[in-house]
Amino acid sequence: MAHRSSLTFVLGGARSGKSSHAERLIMEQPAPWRYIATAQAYDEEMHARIAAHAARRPAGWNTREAPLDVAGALAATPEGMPVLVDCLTLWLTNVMLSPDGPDVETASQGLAEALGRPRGPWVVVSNEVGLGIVPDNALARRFRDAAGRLNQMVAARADRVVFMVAGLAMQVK
Ligand SMILES: Nc1nc2c(ncn2[C@@H]2O[C@H](COP(=O)(O)OP(=O)(O)OP(=O)(O)O)[C@@H](O)[C@H]2O)c(=O)[nH]1
Repeated sequence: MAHRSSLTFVLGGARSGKSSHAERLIMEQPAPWRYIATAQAYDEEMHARIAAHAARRPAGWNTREAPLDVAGALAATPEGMPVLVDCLTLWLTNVMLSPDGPDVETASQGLAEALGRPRGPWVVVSNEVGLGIVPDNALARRFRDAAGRLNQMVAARADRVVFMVAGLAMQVK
């Protein structure tokens, strides 16, 4: 990776290895590293997943949980600090399901702009969704479309884009 201020966008399907690839990219930089987590644990399985992630991260990471205000968490990060945001699609889910949340398009635009002004080596993870059949419920279709638009906005501003396939990284930008 290298470069002091740059945005690397890591995309992939579920269990494609994107989180660990993104962590490796950040750990090439000197610690401390900031982890901005968007996941919220609603059930036991998610609790276990999050705990496993936290246990896998070595000392040197400090975590901020930001289910909605990722832009705020980025703004609160010191200049030059390596930052990993994992992941945009869970953030989008949180925005879409939040009763008094902001309009999805406006929020996506705002976050893409914040990510487009990196103040250090920043890496952001997102899911590539929609490669399968068209979902039969309206919310899933809205989510799929919003995720595609958000991913395009972030990729346009990223210095590098990596697509993860079966644990392998393909550099697409
Ligand atoms: N709240 C919270 N969430 C975390 C923490 N560490 C990791 N996560 C979340 O865990 C999620 C990723 O976990 P997984 O579902 O196992 O990864 P995946 O994206 O399906 O699989 P890969 O493609 O292999 O990364 C991310 O959305 C993170 O936000 C933490 O300390 N706190």
